[in-house]
Amino acid sequence: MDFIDLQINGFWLFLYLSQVKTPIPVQAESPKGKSECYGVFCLTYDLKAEEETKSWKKLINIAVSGAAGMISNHLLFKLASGEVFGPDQPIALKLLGSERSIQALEGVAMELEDSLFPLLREVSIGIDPYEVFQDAEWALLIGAKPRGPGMERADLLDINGQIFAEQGKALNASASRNVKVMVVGNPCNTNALICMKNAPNIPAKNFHALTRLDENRAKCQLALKAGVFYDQVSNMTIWGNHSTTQVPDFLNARINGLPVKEVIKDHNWLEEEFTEKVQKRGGVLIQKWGRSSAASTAVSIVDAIKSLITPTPEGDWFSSGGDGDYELVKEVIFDDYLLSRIRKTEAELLAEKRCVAHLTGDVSVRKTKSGIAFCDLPEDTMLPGEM
Ligand SMILES: NC(=O)c1ccc[n+]([C@@H]2O[C@H](COP(=O)([O-])OP(=O)(O)OC[C@H]3O[C@@H](n4cnc5c(N)ncnc54)[C@H](O)[C@@H]3O)[C@@H](O)[C@H]2O)c1
Ligand SMILES: O=C(O)C[C@H](O)C(=O)O
Repeated sequence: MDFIDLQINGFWLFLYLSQVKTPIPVQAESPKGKSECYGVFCLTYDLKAEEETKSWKKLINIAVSGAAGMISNHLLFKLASGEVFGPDQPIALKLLGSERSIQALEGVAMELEDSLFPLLREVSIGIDPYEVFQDAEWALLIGAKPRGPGMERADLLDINGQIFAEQGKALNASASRNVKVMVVGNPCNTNALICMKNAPNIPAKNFHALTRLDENRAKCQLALKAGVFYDQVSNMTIWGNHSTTQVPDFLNARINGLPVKEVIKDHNWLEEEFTEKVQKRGGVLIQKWGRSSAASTAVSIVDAIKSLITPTPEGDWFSSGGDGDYELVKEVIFDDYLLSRIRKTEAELLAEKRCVAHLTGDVSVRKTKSGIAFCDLPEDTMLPGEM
């Protein structure tokens, strides 16, 4: 499905929704056996009883953690509208919050109720990942603790690492065997690794760290510099960590089908200004907004999911932090600049990996007396939001 198809689908979606009648509840269940279902979503419906829903696909379960947070506040409504999985795909949302956010989670469920989305068939809320991830076919792991004042990055890695170790175990125990996992909560690459290592029964290729926001940011900056619309920028890769060492690859990217360096002759701008702009975009945005990017992150999660479920346009590719075997692109080129930057971000990722060895079961790494892995992070390592 390409961009134009999506537009057409968007149009059909609008028409389609306008034709769907209120479905008939066949059984107004008490919430027994579904103790976490919410409000109107505790009613069950027979989709096949409605003429309009006969062509719908089988319901899919989508788990979202951090569901009461800023990113989810945009994402959930996109998922429920049909924008992500299509106008014939009914969905069940399984929302995971923290103990502190349970009230807010109810508020989110109320807003979903009031939005009257025809495709949204079930909403359940909870704080136990083992329950919430039951039969999940997608797990969008957004919830994480932000780095507080005076908190060392090693502490952040450990605190969030524990969340993702637990959620990995819960996915392993409860989710569909083919669940696709998208880790967004920072530091997302290392959290994805921890989650994957704690879920040995789920294929490693199903785990992704969200680098799509960086890819979108890089495309935007290249389009701006070249004076073209951003749909003309393709083959954009983000190498390495979602941090200020990330490498937006302008060597392999293309503008109007041509290598970027043939279109943008100012190579110094590419190596210095462009690269830094993308690396630090998240931090600059936080300074302006007073909070980290939420709407554009939600959009990039949608883009990342769509890229995984629809064929990539001929000749193009997309980038996702993961151990993917979807079909790795082979015709990538490297030069000294690109390799030296990739080595730096790789060193940072390997250092993060050593820091969380106690959470991934890696026994080869030195541990402190308290059992925490010895942490030797490079001094300048920072999330995009920490500059
Ligand atoms: N990878 C990326 O490109 C990218 C981009 C932007 C933000 N982020 C990261 O995404 C995360 C969420 O951002 P946000 O703006 O939505 O934050 P937020 O603070 O608005 O929301 C986070 C929510 O997660 C909840 N939470 C905390 N621990 C949890 C747990 N163990 N289980 C379930 N829920 C839990 C919190 O209660 C809160 O409601 C942050 O770590 C942020 O740094 C990543
Ligand atoms: O939350 C952050 O630290 C920033 C975020 O990862 C971003 O890139 O916008």
